[in-house]
This record gives sequence, structure tokens and C-alpha cells, in this order.
Amino acid sequence: MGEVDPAFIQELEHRPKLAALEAQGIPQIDLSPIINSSTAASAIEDLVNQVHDACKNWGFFQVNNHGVPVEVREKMESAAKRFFDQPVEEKKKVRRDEENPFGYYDTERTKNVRDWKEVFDFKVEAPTLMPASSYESNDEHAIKYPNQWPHHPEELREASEEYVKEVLKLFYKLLELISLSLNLPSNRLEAFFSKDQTSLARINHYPPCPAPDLALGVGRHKDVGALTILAQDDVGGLEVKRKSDGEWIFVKPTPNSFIVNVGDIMTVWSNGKYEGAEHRAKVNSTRERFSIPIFFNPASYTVVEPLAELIDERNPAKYENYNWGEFLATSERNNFKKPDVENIEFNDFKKPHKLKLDDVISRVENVVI
Ligand SMILES: O=C(O)CCC(=O)C(=O)O
Ligand SMILES: [Fe+2]
Repeated sequence: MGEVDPAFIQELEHRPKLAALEAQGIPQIDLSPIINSSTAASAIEDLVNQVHDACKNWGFFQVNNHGVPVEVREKMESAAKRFFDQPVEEKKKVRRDEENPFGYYDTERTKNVRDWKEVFDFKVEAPTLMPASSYESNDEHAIKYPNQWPHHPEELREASEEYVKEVLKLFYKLLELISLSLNLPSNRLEAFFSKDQTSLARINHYPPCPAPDLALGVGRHKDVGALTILAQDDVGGLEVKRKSDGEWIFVKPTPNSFIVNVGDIMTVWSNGKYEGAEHRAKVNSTRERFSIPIFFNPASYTVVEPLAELIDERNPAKYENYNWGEFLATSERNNFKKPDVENIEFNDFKKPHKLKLDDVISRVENVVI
């Protein structure tokens, strides 16, 4: 990546402050009650309440005692480092392109500004049934995309597959807790993921940056899927926009914990009870940083709409329904073929019936950029 190309430079108001604000961080949730089999019902109830408050007030929380074995995570992290330590020509052997949207990529933009990062993407379920780029609603053009695994390091595939298997178990536990926290049966959301899920795992590598005051590793955004589970290393850089006052709060790295956040699909399912928060990743001039998010998404043919149990006369649906595959096809086509335009985001794609101030602001920004 070398020196700072103007394409990486953030507008003045979006540049990061180098001193981090750590006060009153995201909620910490200890999942041991659901890992131990002999847990009292009251402990589960307490956990469900914590999940409810975290999803509602922050859209983000951190979990520990989550059941993912530390060795599995360490193996994943060391294979990831070995992959990115290689020369760029080697990494580009598995580059993502119009034929295959998964693999290595180093030119991603968020809100039309280059991110100071390189990524390696792979699907949780492979091959994944994804809509072809020209989407039709009864899509006969769905394509089964395989993952592209590099020859070097050889262990990346096995380490990744093992890692995903363990994080999936955590995901299903969180999904149960979230269902309960919305006063729904614990298995209410599971069916969305039982077949053809389009979940995506990503390894983010942020090299040291000569201008960490001007560029960002990932610019401000909300995740578009249902739920994200992210592992970050000990360097730190993730910041979450606190809902109560709009301040950017640094998420202090905690060894062996995971960061969980709500995405736009969950916002719609919950009819706006749980809304994800904007977040971004800062970079620094001395240390490279890694983070590994898994974006959990339903099957591409899912129609995303507020859950019927959560709407009634007093709580009418706040969102129109939309087809997840159509959203994916539109945003992916946009990112591959028209790199100079804004990436498609949820707010541009489907407008809630009732506009909230946030939506208005983000659309105004989209126009200005
Ligand atoms: O690196 C991080 O901490 C955040 C990454 C992120 O938000 C993303 O990849 O969507
Ligand atoms: Fe994100």
C-alpha cells in the first residue's frame, strides 16, 4: 500500500481522533450460564435481559466464556498472519473478481473512501448459492460459488473451516438468546439459517499506515447482515458510535473475547427494537492489526420483513420487506463493476416507511459524497 493516496483520505469531520475515548465501553456479557449445562433458570433470565439491553442500547456487546476453544482461534490467527505476510503477487493468486466474489481483495471502499486494509473472504457454507449479478426475482441464474483457498499457507483452509465450525455454535447460542430477548420462542430465528445461509467470514489485515490521522482501516458503516461475531487482536482500533451521545468509543481489546453486533436484517426482524450502531476501524503507524468478523446472513431467497409476532395495531411494521438476494446482487454488482460509486447500503436500498433522523442524515451524506 505504501504512501497515502488521496483516495484514502477521510473528510475532515470523519477523521479519527488519535486519543481514544474508553469511558463506559460496550457491555460485557459472561456467557458461562449457557456453556454450563446445570444452570438455574434465573441465571438464563438474567443473561437474556443483558442481551436485550445491549442490543437495544448499544447494538454491540462483548462476550467471554463463550465456548470457542482458544487453540482453534490461535490456529486461525496464525494462519491468517502467514497468508498476509506473503508478497502481494502470491495473495493475488486468489484475488476476488467478477467470476468469484470471494478471496483476496485490497481495494475496498467504504462510503467512497479507500479503506487502509486488505481482506480475505470466504463463505461459511461452501459452495454458496448466490444470485447472479443480474438479479431476477425468480432467479434461475443463482450460481454456486466455491471458496478460493490459497496453496500457501496450506493450513489456512483447515484452520478457517475449524474456526467457522466453532463460531457457528456460538452464533446459534446467541440467536437463541436474542430470540428469547424479543419474547419469542428460543428457536424462532434458527430456521433462517438452516439451509443455504449466505454467511461470510472475512480476515481483515490493516498494515501500519503513515497517516493514521487522515485514513481509516474501515470507514464508518453499519453491517448489513443479521449478526456479526468479530475477533480482534490485541492492537485495538475498533470504535463504536455510542447511541446515547454520538461519541466514538474505543473497544478495548480483551484477550479471547468476541465482539457481537446487530446488523440491518436484525433491525428489520425486530421491527426496529434492535438497531445496529455505526462503527469504524482506526489504523496506526507502527503495528499491523488483524480482525476476523463473520457476518451471519440468511439464504439469498429470504424475504426480510418484521417478524409477524412483533407487529400489531399499536406497533405497525416500520420497514418494507425486501429480498436479501436482490440486495446482495445489487450491492455486489455495484462493488465489482462500478468501483467509483458509493457502495449500496441498506438505507439506499429499502426505505423504512417512517423516516428517522438518522436515515435522513445518511442519505444527505450519500448525495454530498
Ligand atoms: O476491524 C474491525 O475491528 C472492524 C471491522 C468491520 O467492522 C467490518 O469488517 O465490517
Ligand atoms: Fe463492520
